[in-house]
Amino acid sequence: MGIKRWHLVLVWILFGWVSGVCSLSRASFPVGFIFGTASSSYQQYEGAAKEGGRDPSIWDTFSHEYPDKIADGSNGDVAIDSYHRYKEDIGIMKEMGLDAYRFSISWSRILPSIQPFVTLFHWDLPQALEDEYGGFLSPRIVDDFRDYAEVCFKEFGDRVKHWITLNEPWSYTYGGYVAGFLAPGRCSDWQNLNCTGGDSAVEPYLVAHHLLLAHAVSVKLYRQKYQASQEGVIGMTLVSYWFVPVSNAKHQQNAASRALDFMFGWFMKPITIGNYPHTMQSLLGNRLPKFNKMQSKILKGSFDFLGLNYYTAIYAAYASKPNVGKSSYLTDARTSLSSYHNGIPIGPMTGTKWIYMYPRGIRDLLLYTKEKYGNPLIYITENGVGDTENVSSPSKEALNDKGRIEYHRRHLSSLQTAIKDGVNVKGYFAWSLLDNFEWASGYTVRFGFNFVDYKNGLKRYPKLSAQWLKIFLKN
Ligand SMILES: N=C(Cc1ccccc1)N[C@@H]1O[C@H](CO[C@@H]2OC[C@@H](O)[C@H](O)[C@H]2O)[C@@H](O)[C@H](O)[C@H]1O
Repeated sequence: MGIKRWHLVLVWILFGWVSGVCSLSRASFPVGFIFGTASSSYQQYEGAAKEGGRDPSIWDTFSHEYPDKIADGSNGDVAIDSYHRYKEDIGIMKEMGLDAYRFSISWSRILPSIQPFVTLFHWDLPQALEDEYGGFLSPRIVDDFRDYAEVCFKEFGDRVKHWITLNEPWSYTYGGYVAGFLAPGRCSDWQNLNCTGGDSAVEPYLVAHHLLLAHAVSVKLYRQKYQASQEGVIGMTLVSYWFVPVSNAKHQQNAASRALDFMFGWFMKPITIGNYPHTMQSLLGNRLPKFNKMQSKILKGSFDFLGLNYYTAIYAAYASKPNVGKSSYLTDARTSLSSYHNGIPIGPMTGTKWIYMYPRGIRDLLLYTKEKYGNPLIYITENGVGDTENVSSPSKEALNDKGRIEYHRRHLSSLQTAIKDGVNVKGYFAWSLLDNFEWASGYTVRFGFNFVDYKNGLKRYPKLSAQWLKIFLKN
């Protein structure tokens, strides 16, 4: 595993310092609290992109047809080959002492003792459905998704007890239909974001609507046909920034609240009460699709747990209606978002350009969810940061990821405070076990606790953070 003596000495010094600074460890969390790491099929597994009868997903097409949309022109054809190396990777999880592992099933593939938390849809839509009827732009996706979900419940439900229907529907919608940097890369031409067609004023709301309905009919099916016998639970994973108003002025606080509605409430309100936030209804009018009575009924309370992904916070300020005649999700919330206010960043910069360190945001977002949405059962299903070093080999610098240790330690400390505040959070999954294919950043950004040597047989090397987490989990 390439652990050097200096590694262990450094780790003990580090752990001594850390535990001196704050004795944070597994014992700081309630008995039974689940610690895991997260990944997704296209980013990690599809090393066998064409093996085992897998058909292409929209990410195979997008990365091959628009390599200029990927930082290094790469794709997930090989990824990090966990498809063939899963036993080694599970060994790394056991070595680190992890309790659970969150991964996704590749819809276009259908495809293990560590508790599996399985995501049905982590953005890799079968290309065939995109070609046949525009994927999530069409209501036809709802039944097709339900049928795909049923195959997974039937085949894996005896072993999978935590199902996540969708990963970050906001990101899929925003990246794929507003800003165009995620597959299928659609947005309004006038936004000049080099998109493949689309309409950022209408399509995002249609796609989100169908994502919510696909989720709801799958939860209904699981509860009616499988939950009693398989005794699992099902939910959805949402992502959100924590939005900090640029001042305490009422119109600025309202702007932050609207921003939270347009990112988190867009999905959280429907699965909680069966309808969209009032702010969205009043600002969007008939651009926001409506749920009929039956749809609202099956949406309401359609989760046993909420998966919540938190990475960073952002400043929110009031913005007036744009003077250009054209609408877009980008301006619909009447807010202006920035990581800076008066030239000062919201928190220390990290190795990832959109992630500024703001650990209190995970607590604030959890407290907000507790207060506004009835204190649901929550698992933090992603939290993490990219390496600062832009390195290609497993050098001392590459493995000495002190920034990642600081990021996770501070967020876990903030999470511990949220638990003391009464938030019903029962698990934490770090993003990610291994460096992997980071969507539009390709392999240029590394989020792993373990380094993957892309230039030398995809060999895995534990970073300092892997040692730190192993000690954390042992105490
Ligand atoms: N990336 C996001 C959410 C997001 C979407 C659009 C804009 C900003 C942030 N969410 C999670 O972040 C993880 C880290 O995201 C990376 O962040 C740095 C970017 O440079 C990189 O492209 C992205 O993959 C992804 O690997 C997971 O698949 C995804 O669930």
